[in-house]
Amino acid sequence: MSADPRQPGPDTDGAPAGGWRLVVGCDDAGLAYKERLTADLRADPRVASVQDLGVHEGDHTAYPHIGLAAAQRVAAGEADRALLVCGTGIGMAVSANKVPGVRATTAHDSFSVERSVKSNNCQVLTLGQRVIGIELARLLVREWLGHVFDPASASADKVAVLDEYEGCG
Ligand SMILES: O=C[C@H](O)[C@H](O)COP(=O)(O)O
Repeated sequence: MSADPRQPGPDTDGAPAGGWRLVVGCDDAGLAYKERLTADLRADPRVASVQDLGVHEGDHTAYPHIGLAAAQRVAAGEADRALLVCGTGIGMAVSANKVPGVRATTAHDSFSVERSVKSNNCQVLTLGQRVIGIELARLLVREWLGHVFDPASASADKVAVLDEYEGCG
């Protein structure tokens, strides 16, 4: 194992050389999970930084404000990926997908999380606090960071259609 835990190695599959730069966010329906998952991410050696856009206790900002703000940071290249939590995950995904160049999805099983990256090059994962248990959410987020999109794969041309449509290609 390298002395620098952020260097690629057996436990850091897929992480960028400097570690993942992440944004997290939630609405009040996703607050408890966002807090737990953010703590996990901050303890993960594959993660370089976690920017928490809220909400925090007592803040009732609606999900579109947080979802859009997080996706804008990804689109601007300020973050590699975003993790967003609301009641179902759906509102956050719908919101983040409004930002050109961003591909967001709710995924509540391992296979879908993997394919959201490897097939669809999604930069944004959304979870529903009212849908899955916290331990499954934690597992999915751990796995999510291990998956990377292969631009030489057969999936790349399919994703490129979306970039061309949006003028981001
Ligand atoms: O997708 C929306 C989220 O689940 C949100 O947390 C709850 O939205 P609602 O209060 O409009 O049902």
